[in-house]
Amino acid sequence: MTANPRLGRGSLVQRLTRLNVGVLALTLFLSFVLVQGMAYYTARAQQREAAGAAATLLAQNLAPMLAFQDPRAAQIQLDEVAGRRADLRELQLLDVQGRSFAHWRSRAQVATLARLPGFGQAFELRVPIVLQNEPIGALHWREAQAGLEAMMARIWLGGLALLLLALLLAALALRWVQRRALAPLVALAELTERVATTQDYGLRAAVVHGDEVGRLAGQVNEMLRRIQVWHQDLHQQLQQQRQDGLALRQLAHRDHLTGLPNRLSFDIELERQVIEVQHGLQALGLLFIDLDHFKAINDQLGHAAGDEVLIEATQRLSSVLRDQDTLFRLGGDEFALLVAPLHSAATLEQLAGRLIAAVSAPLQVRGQAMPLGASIGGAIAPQHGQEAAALLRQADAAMYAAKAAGKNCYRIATP
Ligand SMILES: Nc1nc2c(ncn2[C@@H]2O[C@H](COP(=O)(O)OP(=O)(O)OP(=O)(O)O)[C@@H](O)[C@H]2O)c(=O)[nH]1
Repeated sequence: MTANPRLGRGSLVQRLTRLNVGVLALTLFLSFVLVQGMAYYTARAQQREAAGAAATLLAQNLAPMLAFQDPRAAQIQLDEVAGRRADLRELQLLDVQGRSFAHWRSRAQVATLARLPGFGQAFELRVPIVLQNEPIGALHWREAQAGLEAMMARIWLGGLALLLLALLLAALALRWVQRRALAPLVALAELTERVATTQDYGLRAAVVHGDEVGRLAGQVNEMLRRIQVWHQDLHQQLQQQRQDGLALRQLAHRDHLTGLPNRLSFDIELERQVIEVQHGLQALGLLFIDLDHFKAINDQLGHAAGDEVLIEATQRLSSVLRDQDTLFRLGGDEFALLVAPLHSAATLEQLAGRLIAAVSAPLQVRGQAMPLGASIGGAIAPQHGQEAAALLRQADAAMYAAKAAGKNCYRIATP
């Protein structure tokens, strides 16, 4: 792992730096080789030219000695020239028949460099010796390029060292330049990563310059702004839908006139409570409440007055409820009460008595005294049934028994 992930091996800065340094290295190396090659061939041509001129001069000087058959003087002349040219390897003066007249050969050790491949090269010259337009012999000249090769080797080594140093400095400079140049792009990449992980669409990129990266940052900001708006809209819509769903559920489960849980809620709750009874967790009491003489109110005072009485009856019934009692309006003038847990049958009977007393208290509807009462039928689970339907039947029958007994009273089902 690298200390700074932005400059890791896969980072754009690293890759661009490597690419630039590679191109730079190739360019510098090729230029270096080209310059070195040109310098080598120029120096070699100069050496050969100088050797040619020296050989011609020596041949002119040797002509009289050859003509007068003076090998000693010729040898002295060869030795003297050889002493002046370090790279000379062999000088040989030949007479017109090709016999050796004077000869000099270098005794210098072969240099280490000359043993390397491509090094140790030598060239040969043959200069005819002419006297009064008559060939009288020839000078054979063999010269090495040791000085030139040593100089080229030094230049190569020094040059390569300088090249490496230049490349190192260039790499550092390029890295710094690219870090600066790519900083907005790196910041942009970091921003998008942060948006992806935090889902914070309120984040914005800094637009430093008006170049391509600056324009890209501007576009990213615009996209983020739109996503933020969409996100907020979506959030609001979801919230609205959740509220609508809650309201709908409320509507579906509540009686709109009295605000009590309706028949649907009653069915669900009864099923739930009955299951607890079946598991032996509790006893359940059910009271079926039907108002007495309610139709007369409707008929005499109108439907709206009937509604008011239904609300009043709800309040009266609710006033005697305890925490474990839940009142439902089943429809019309029918109510139901679930008592869970139910501790005894006596409790259910007491509750039925209190409900009747509350409902049948004197009632004034629009200034007119109206009779109101309630007939209640009770059933207990598990004694009177362990299924919802059975329990309902029992309570219903008990309620009709109360009606039959003269109304405004309660009856509890018999097992
Ligand atoms: N105002 C009003 N009346 C309703 C509503 N729903 C049903 N009713 C009426 O309530 C009356 C109920 O009828 P019953 O229970 O037979 O009348 P009752 O006079 O109470 O008869 P008993 O139960 O025998 O005493 C009917 O006239 C229905 O039209 C309602 O939401 N509002």
